Amino acid sequence: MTTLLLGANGQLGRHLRAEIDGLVTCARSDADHVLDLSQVDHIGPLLDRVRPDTIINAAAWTAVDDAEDHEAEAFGLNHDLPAALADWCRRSDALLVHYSTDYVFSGAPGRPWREDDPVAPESAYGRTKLAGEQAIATSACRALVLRTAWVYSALPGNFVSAILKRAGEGQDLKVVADQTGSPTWAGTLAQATRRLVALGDRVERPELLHVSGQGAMTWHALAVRAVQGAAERGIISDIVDVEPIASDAWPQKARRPAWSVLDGLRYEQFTGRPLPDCEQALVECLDRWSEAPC
Ligand SMILES: NC(=O)C1=CN([C@@H]2O[C@H](COP(=O)(O)OP(=O)(O)OC[C@H]3O[C@@H](n4cnc5c(N)ncnc54)[C@H](OP(=O)(O)O)[C@@H]3O)[C@@H](O)[C@H]2O)C=CC1
Ligand SMILES: Cc1cn([C@H]2C[C@H](O)[C@@H](COP(=O)(O)OP(=O)(O)O[C@H]3O[C@@H](C)C(=O)[C@@H](O)[C@H]3O)O2)c(=O)[nH]c1=O
Repeated sequence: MTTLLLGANGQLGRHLRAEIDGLVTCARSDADHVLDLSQVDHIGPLLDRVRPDTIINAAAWTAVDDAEDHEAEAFGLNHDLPAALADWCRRSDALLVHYSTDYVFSGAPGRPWREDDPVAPESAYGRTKLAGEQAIATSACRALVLRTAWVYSALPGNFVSAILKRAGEGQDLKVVADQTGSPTWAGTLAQATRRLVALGDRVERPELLHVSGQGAMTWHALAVRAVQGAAERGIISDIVDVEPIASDAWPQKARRPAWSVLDGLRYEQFTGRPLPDCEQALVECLDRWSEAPC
């Protein structure tokens, strides 16, 4: 059985490599297959050579603000790439595992979003990721589309590691307290992916599943807990102030959802196991902060 991982050097890609043995990797550099995935025409020939039974696509355009000015390039990675993968998987009876985002939702605080709740992305990033989900759904290939949210890890380039870097330099922080979501440790998502791939034979058509930390937090609450937990473990030397602010006080190009909490019940029914609570997962991430995923 051959499992091909695209985006092998990203945050999730690195956690997947630590979690799942024997992956064949594809990335822009340092991989078994080196490819710029914005060149969609090159993907079919690669897949025809590798002939994977399963493709895990962790490659994407993830720069939320930059996507506002580069929607066409973001669309290439977030729609054209999964569309091409889905087309190949349908013709080859292979399984596609793909990731989408809570940023497909918008709306007022309420209950956690279920997979079939109405979507209404507020950002270019959210629109391009939704287009990718829809391309997979219409291809009718065997696919698991995993909507996740607020993914963090000890690796650089995510909210928690950015907050702890600045806290470690002794900077006080201001963080928005009017956006609530489902923080997800990349280790949790990699583990859930391994479990789902093991159940891949059951997947006959595109299935949409929410896979995130369970429970809800604001970005501000996540920052406060991360700073406290990091100080307790000596990851940073001292606690810094984390001031709650409104979204308007943190100007950004893209609008983020005020409420994007994801309901993990369908994942639990599919696998027979609940997803971890988001507070517990943050504790596990901080406990293992110095362990590189791979
Ligand atoms: N991070 C988050 O909070 C969330 C992420 N998701 C989704 O999860 C998935 C994984 O995200 P995450 O690992 O955090 O994101 P990263 O930005 O860490 O990883 C994205 C990967 O895509 C690769 N990539 C981008 N452009 C190209 C290209 N032209 N050719 C080849 N590779 C390319 C990057 O390569 P390189 O390493 O060379 O830059 C990188 O490895 C994505 O689908 C994302 O939309 C969903 C919700 C939340
Ligand atoms: C770093 C920082 C951010 N913020 C705010 C800005 C924003 O509203 C919120 C999140 O910050 P970021 O811009 O780092 O995160 P953002 O890039 O919006 O993260 C998103 O990434 C994509 C890929 C996803 O799919 C989403 O699920 C989500 O994780 O926190 C502060 O208020 N203070 C800060 O110091």
